[in-house]
Amino acid sequence: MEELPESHAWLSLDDSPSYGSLGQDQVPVINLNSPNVMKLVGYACKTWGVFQVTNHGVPVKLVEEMEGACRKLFTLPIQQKLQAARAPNGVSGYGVARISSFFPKLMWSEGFTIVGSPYEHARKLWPEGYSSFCDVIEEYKEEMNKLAQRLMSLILGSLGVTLDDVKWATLQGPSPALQLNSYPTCPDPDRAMGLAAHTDSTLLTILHQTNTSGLEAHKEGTGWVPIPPIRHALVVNVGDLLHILSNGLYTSVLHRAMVNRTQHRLSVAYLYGPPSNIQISPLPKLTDKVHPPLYRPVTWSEYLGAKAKHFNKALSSVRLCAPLTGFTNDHNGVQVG
Ligand SMILES: O=C(O)CCC(=O)C(=O)O
Ligand SMILES: [Fe+2]
Repeated sequence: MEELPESHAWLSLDDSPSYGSLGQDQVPVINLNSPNVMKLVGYACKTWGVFQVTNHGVPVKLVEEMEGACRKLFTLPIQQKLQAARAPNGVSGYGVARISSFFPKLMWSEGFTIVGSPYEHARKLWPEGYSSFCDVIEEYKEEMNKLAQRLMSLILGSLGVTLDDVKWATLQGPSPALQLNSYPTCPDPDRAMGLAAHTDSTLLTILHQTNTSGLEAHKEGTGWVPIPPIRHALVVNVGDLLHILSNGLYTSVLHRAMVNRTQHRLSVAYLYGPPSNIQISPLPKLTDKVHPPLYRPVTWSEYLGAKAKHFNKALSSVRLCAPLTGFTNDHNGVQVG
């Protein structure tokens, strides 16, 4: 394709993307073997809502296999990928970004969502050879779950809370989701959008990106800041449920993915949330008379329903009251798209 179709043109030619940071304000990179790792994680969650982790313990080979599986899927012919299309009211399968319905323009990307077993959809993509794909997915989810639990215990620790205070944090969650994203090369990347600005409806998201830039985080007072790929590092996003759990102390980060002219970019997001019967509400240890709970209790699926209806205003839809002190960022003022 030589020209960007109007259906995918988000910006006019003279709108230039705004980068707040000229290199000084960088998303933190945290070595998980650092002696003061808990403090570093807490600071990153509070000021950015996103950070990269190194020495995370997930085998490099497995991440490479996951990337290979993802590439194998997205380079299939479109007719074959459509065999595994997401059902109209379904969650799993191949299709456009699920947030597409909130925007007048189409995004320059395709996705594959896996909730529970990937078997049904993988079988449609590769009637004979689905098992190697399924095996990598299962192994990757297991490793991600271990890392997510480790990160949760660091994050809770940084809030002065122990795993004993939050019993569900060590339970096996419901089947967490994997979101595979593909951003093909684009003839006019300055006017296109790979994945529009959003926050994740998770506790945490752990993201692997291929060696191509595109991911950006929004920071209050700074603007959009690129998150450059770092070899063997993973990106960790604070999601909306962690924002609620921390009574607004930790920010769910607004992020987006941009595209480019020459390199096909891929990403794999592990979406981690609480067990399905658990109601998430501000941790009692973090609330008092001066800091009343800012949000009402919600389960993960209830919150996903609010997100599907209100998108970037979902947090305000479960908000109880305005903070008496301080500032809580729930992105109501940020223009998306
Ligand atoms: O592709 C990326 O870097 C971002 C993906 C993302 O934000 C998501 O899947 O929720
Ligand atoms: Fe995301």
